[in-house]
Amino acid sequence: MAPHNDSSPAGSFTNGFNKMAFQPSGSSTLTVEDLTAELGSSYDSSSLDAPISHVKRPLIPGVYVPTMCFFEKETEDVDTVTIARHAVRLARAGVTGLATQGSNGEAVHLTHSERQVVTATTRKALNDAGFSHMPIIVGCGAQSTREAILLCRQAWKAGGDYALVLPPSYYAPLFAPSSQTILEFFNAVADASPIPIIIYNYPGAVNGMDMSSDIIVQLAQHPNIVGVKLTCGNTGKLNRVAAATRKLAKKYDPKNPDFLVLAGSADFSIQALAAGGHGILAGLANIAPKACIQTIELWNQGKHTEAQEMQEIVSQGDWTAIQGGVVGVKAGLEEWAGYGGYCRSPLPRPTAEQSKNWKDGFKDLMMLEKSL
Ligand SMILES: N[C@@H](CC=O)C(=O)O
Repeated sequence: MAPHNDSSPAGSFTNGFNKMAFQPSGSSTLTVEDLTAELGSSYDSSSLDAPISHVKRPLIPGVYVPTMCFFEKETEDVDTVTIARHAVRLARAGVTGLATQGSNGEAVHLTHSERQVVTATTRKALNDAGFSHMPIIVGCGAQSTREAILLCRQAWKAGGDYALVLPPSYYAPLFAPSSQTILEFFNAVADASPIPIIIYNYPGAVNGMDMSSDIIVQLAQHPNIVGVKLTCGNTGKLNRVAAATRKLAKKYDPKNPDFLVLAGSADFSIQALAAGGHGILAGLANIAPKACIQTIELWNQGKHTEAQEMQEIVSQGDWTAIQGGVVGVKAGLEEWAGYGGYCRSPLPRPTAEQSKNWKDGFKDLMMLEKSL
């Protein structure tokens, strides 16, 4: 792979309060050896021969999909062909952006090099299919400040536009979710990251740590922190963050807000919009992107009754996704779309009965999806 053709990421983003002026520290060059080091012969680097170009891809309101990661059924090697096809399928369905290595992307099962392969594969697939404008958010949460910064840099090198960062959680009993430690963690990562940060508040994934609206609003004032994904489902918090960050903006533009507030699950899409949010970053859109988009569009067009009816189907489908987690969503994708495969070990392969139950759980949603 040739080095990417933008040697300095500074100022490569457009969102935020004075965010254009922000100068992150550090960058270096990605080589094909970086990508293949941990993959050996299982990774065909020739598919990523094109240089990765860094252009401005604004973070605008809409539907963002934390994409699943796919693996070969026999070997559990990263399946780049399916990763690329899935990305293009979602783009063609009309989503606003993708997120690699979110919770649905099994980031915790991937080596650093594999993460870069997944992001670079997604970037290349989007570019090749005519979606070079579409931003890619990359999950970069880690237990140490140092590793989170490294992941942000690697994400940028692999073609990522934004970094989705969970708070560190292993030592959570030693500090509160709104403590100085968490504040310093996010500020340090944001100071050093070549790409802007989106805060990921998902208490279920981080030892129960639930960041308050106060700390999120405080962090939102960092020039390199440009959004939040609230999987906590707390629409009151979402409302407070949306209102405060709107007021902080020098000139609020609803089509290109300085700070993007996203529901972290599709089951509260219109609730989030009613509370001043800008869209969703939600795993259910892997399986039903059009239904997720249409629900939001109906609401934005003022068709609130129709939006509410569609939301009910989406919320019911999301209940299956929430209960089955990444195993259930993958099984649903396999049953309804004919691809998906299995998660990496030690996550279990579903039994025939589980697959049938999850297929049934997604039925109304998939009927809706296929009608759109
Ligand atoms: N329910 C969430 C899980 C992670 O945030 C989602 O839909 O993405």
